Amino acid sequence: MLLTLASRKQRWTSPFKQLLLNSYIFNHFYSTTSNDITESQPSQSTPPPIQVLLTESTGRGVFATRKIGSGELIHTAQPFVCHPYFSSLHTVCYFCLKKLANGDNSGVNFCGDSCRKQAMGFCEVENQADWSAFDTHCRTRGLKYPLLVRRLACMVLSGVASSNSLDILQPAILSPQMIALMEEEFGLLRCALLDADLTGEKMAFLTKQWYIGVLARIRINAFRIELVGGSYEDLLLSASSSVNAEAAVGSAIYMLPSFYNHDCDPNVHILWIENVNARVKALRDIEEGEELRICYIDASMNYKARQTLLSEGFGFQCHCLRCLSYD
Ligand SMILES: C[S@@+](CC[C@H](N)C(=O)[O-])C[C@H]1O[C@@H](n2cnc3c(N)ncnc32)[C@H](O)[C@@H]1O
Repeated sequence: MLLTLASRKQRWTSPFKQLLLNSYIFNHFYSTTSNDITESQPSQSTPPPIQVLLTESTGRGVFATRKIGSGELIHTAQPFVCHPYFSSLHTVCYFCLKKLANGDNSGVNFCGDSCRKQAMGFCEVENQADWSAFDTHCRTRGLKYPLLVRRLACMVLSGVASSNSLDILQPAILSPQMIALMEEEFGLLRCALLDADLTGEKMAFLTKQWYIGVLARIRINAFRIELVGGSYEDLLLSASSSVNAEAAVGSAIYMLPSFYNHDCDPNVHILWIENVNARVKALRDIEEGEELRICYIDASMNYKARQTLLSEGFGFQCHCLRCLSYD
């Protein structure tokens, strides 16, 4: 099976569907929690100054609905699904990826009761199964994204997410070799759940096609979470896209941030201060109607390295102004 974009793109073209898309995204995925962000937070009563529209050549994109000032916090976003990397499993909160002062090496940890409670649904399902074969498979191959699929599967089984939640996101085009590797992971995931007596109607969604479709979306839309720490005000003062982030602690999928297209000289940047909750900030003045773009990769790389990474990782050739001048 080869997942193609062409058929999906037809579903995105109607203006009516765009309107529905915006209201769907803003109603479901633009939010902050009460214990999340306290400083410089955009008003919760007004929607963020952006809308998702169809671009001429890069699918959907995010556009400013008014002038946005340099350094402005455009919106915040909570992940739909996230997971720590194996290397951070005992040092960050299993739910929000916040660094822990005292991690416990014998199991997963939470930064507080709120996170423990919110994780209860998927943890109850996860704890029923023996994940040693699945984990060994992923660890030895350095695979991170299957952990996100497993968490989503456990969220669906516990009733806190629907199996088609990620369908709205653009999928990667997969080669037969990639699909063959995914089939092996899928087998291990399904076996772990079946061996834990999770069977019947509620497991019906967990097909090979579901697994591959979710992973195809995760490949293009997952964010690598690097916590910068420090104060948000300090970061706002520097309108720079390069911040001193510590090593990545995990990965996450967001809805609204997934609609931002790429530019090697971006006007918008996404930051993580103390946990997986993201802040989207303007790097310079942005005019009404201008497209907001982030940089998917390390912007300090040279032209050739950027093109290779974008082509192999995201499946496109970058024609941004910086690339057009071979900078
Ligand atoms: C995270 S999605 C961005 C939103 C996407 N345009 C959509 O309609 O859902 C990433 C995908 O968008 C497209 N894209 C993003 N930036 C692009 C660019 N500068 N040039 C060409 N395609 C781009 C590529 O297909 C890429 O794999």
